[in-house]
Amino acid sequence: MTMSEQKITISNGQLNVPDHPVVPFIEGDGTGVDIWPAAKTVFDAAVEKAYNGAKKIAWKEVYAGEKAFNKTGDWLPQETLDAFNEYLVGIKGPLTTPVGGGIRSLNVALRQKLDLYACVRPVRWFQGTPSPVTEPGKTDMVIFRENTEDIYAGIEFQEGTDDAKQFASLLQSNFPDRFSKVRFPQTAGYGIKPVSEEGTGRIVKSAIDYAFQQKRDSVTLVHKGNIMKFTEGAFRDWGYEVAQKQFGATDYEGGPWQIAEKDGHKVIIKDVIADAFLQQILLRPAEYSVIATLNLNGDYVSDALAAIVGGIGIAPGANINYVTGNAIFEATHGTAPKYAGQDKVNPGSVILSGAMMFEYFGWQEVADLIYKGLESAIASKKVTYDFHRLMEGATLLKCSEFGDEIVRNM
Ligand SMILES: NC(=O)C1=CN([C@@H]2O[C@H](COP(=O)(O)OP(=O)(O)OC[C@H]3O[C@@H](n4cnc5c(N)ncnc54)[C@H](OP(=O)(O)O)[C@@H]3O)[C@@H](O)[C@H]2O)C=CC1
Ligand SMILES: O=C(O)CCC(=O)C(=O)O
Ligand SMILES: [Mg+2]
Repeated sequence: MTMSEQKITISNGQLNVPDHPVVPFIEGDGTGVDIWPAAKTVFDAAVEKAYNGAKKIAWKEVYAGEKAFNKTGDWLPQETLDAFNEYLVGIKGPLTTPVGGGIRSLNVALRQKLDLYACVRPVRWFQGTPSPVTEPGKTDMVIFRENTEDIYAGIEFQEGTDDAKQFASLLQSNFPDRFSKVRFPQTAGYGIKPVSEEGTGRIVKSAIDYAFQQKRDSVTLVHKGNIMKFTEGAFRDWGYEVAQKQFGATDYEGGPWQIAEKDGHKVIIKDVIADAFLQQILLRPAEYSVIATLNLNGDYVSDALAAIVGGIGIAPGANINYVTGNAIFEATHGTAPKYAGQDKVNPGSVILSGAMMFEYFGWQEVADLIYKGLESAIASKKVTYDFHRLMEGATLLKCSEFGDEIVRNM
């Protein structure tokens, strides 16, 4: 770290961002090699344009995934976790998770190890973006996905192993009635879904805080509580309790919906069952604004909503702990391996994740330049393959060229 490069810190809940903050980044597997350089070009150009050299990011590469494994033999080196702790805020490209066996998700591990409990994914439509629905502008939601619990905790027992047998016999001897409901106990794999009052409380609080800060009119708790009563159902009940106890909410139209008011702004807290929600986001999206939901629902809902406003090529996100200030910004999509190294995919998701990071810093000017550049590039129909295949008369750009086009339009 040179003299002028400094660490981001937090005091009394307030982030202190110096003019030359050190920001750790993970390039990412697969298309990470394409989207990260394009995004970095946009970030540096936007900061330079906004502050004329008075502010500048000191990027610090840290390793995870294949690049880390090839260098160190470790998929997620302790050094990387230490850097995110030390410098507080970072950004990452996607990391591969094999299906069925092999390593568990490094993306999930980063969120859990750093306790980045809020996965925040805004979903809005940019003018001119191709969409499968007739009025994509009606979709304007921000997902608050619980990021540390649920089936994602990774407590699983593989079919046929001694562990699975031991777990099944533990269930059988302690909870015979419930065990008798397992249809094929000898050939089943088992998974555990922890959902706590604390975990629910902090994500729902973050969502309601956000709704008040951003003058949003509702927070919807999305759950499957009719079937999973003591996990997803409890999420709904604890969510309403948070609204009542922490925000002074009262029954709305006889309950269970709640209404809270602060400084003259009203927020309705409501709930919907997850399957019904997935049809309503297509039919009545304008009725939803801030969404608070569990980990797995949030994963599904993120990609479904992203598709409505143009696809996961422009779906940004952040993983945040609002208490420690720790945050890692990342795209909603994955490594898209079939396109890796082709300079082809849309770098928009990681670029917009960066814009969210600059907003988190309080560098709104930088974020605004990025939004302007991206919107103008799309409006002039100079786009990557994902938009190009859905747009009439568009010019096809490579990943890097789309980044350059954003810079030209800032
Ligand atoms: N946070 C993370 O790091 C995440 C990691 N993953 C991991 O990524 C790997 C691949 O997962 P997969 O299920 O294929 O999902 P991906 O999100 O990687 O890709 C699915 C499809 O989405 C489209 N897509 C993805 N990225 C872009 C982009 N930048 N621009 C335009 N379109 C894009 C492509 O659609 P099309 O084929 O139509 O062109 C692609 O085939 C897995 O190992 C998974 O675990 C997944 C999600 C998040
Ligand atoms: O970690 C992974 O590989 C997938 C995670 C994911 O799909 C997500 O966070 O949206
Ligand atoms: Mg996902």
